[in-house]
Amino acid sequence: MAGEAKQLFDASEVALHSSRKDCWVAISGKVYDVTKFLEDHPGGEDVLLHASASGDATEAFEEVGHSTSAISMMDSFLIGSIKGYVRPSASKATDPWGLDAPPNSRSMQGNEGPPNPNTFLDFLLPLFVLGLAFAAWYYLTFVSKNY
Ligand code: HEM
Repeated sequence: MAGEAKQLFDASEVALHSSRKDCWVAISGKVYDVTKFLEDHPGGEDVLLHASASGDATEAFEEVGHSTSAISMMDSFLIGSIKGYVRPSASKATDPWGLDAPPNSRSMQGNEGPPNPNTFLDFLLPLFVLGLAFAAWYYLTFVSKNY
């Protein structure tokens, strides 16, 4: 790929390059050939291989909260773009959990099932524990003292 002009790829094409010898990742509609970066990636090569196989690494990449220096490195791996990519941010504002997303949306492309089923639980569990702690505090402070 090196030296070639930037190309347009089908979304499904990226997941076909998810081995240690040939690894592409798709982030925000851009395609990066990270084969040579696998060993040097501070997050490890397995996460990149996983992100590559999932077809769209945008969410995984953003969840990590990469530094600006990481983001500026990306240009050197850029090989092209995804055909007809539409950034799904507009629908995210009204539908944060992506429940209304059509099956061909970004999160499902080349993917079996939703990308991270744990995200919602990860958010709900601490809230639940906090609520429980508050209820216990309320009971001990106000209710049990009345007897
Ligand atoms: C071209 C794409 C990528 C580049 C250039 C890149 C670069 C980097 C760099 C420089 C770091 C060090 C920390 C920082 O500066 O933010 C890092 C950490 C990390 N990256 Fe990436 N990364 C890429 C894609 C991905 C993808 C697709 C994932 C998928 C999950 C990922 C997961 C991680 C993780 C888990 C860490 C470790 C964070 C930590 O230990 O704090 N990266 N990456």
